[in-house]
Amino acid sequence: MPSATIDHAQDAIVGGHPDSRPRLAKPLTYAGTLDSFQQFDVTPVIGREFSGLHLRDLLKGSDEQMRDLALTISQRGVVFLRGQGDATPMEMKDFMLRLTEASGCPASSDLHVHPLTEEGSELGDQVSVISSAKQKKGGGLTHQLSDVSRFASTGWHSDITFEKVPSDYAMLKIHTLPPTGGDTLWASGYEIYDRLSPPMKAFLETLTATHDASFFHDEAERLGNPLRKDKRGSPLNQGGDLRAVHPLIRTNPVTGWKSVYVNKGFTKRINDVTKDESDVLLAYLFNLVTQNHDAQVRFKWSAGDLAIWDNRSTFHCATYDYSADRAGDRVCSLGEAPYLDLNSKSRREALGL
Ligand SMILES: O=C(O)CCC(=O)C(=O)O
Ligand SMILES: [Fe+2]
Repeated sequence: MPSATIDHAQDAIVGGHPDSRPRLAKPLTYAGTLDSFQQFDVTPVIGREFSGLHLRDLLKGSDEQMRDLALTISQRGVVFLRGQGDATPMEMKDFMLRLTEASGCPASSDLHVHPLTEEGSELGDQVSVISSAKQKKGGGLTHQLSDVSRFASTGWHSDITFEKVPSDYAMLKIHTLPPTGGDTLWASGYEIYDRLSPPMKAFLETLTATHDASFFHDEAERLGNPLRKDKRGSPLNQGGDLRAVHPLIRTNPVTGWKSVYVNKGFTKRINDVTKDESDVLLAYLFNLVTQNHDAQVRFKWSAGDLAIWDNRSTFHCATYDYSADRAGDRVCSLGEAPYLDLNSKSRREALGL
């Protein structure tokens, strides 16, 4: 597949696609509409938990409030809303459309339809059911049926980065839980970028990587449902080629901050370097995510809790340490085709840390 070396001399914006540009002229600024809600930062680097903030009220609220929430999610990486047991999958979809719209997604971006979603599925094409019953059938990112690593950290990923237009935000609500276990972890891509030395940052900014989910073809065959080749939320996400080339460092248009954009789940190759160089660099970058628990947050769910995260600047990993049922619903919106603005800043730089 074609790989595009980034030419620094050409332009400050590299990557992206003319049909999938963010509609924000500059990063969002916070208007203060969430200040009255109880909230705390779960770690210094990532995560904010709110209480008393309800999806249904947010849906009735102003666009300004929706923008403030989008900015908070994008800055903190992931936001947790406890006690959303009454939120329906339809409300989750409506909410995600409002959120992605408020944060300036391209007009061509809609909610994602996962390539493995069965046509005519109960909750509609745009809701993915996350369940331990499904997981027991094997497959997925942890490839339980094949002879691969059994490290719990094998599952670290960002959602659907194999799409030409991947996700900006995702929402997961867990409604069924084992008595203990089943926590989810998130890690900050901004912080991983900030852990690199200046020469390494500069080098990685010249590179692109190939993200590949071709293994979903085998999966579709094994599960007996045809792979979804129709439009998966963007005219650029169609057909059976589940591969995409993205800049290795991307700018989040909502915050204006740079993030490392390779993940253990889908990124197979750094382009234009040798395979050995690619393997070493990818292993190093994945290790930065899995070995630095001070760049991570671990969330212990109660039934009805909901998480919303920014897939452009975070990674996440489920924990399979339970045997009782665990299930929930996930909705994923599409943002812009990833790009790097060479003039954008790192999170620590922007916050003066
Ligand atoms: O089940 C979980 O904890 C996370 C599942 C996941 O990767 C997702 O919802 O995108
Ligand atoms: Fe995921």
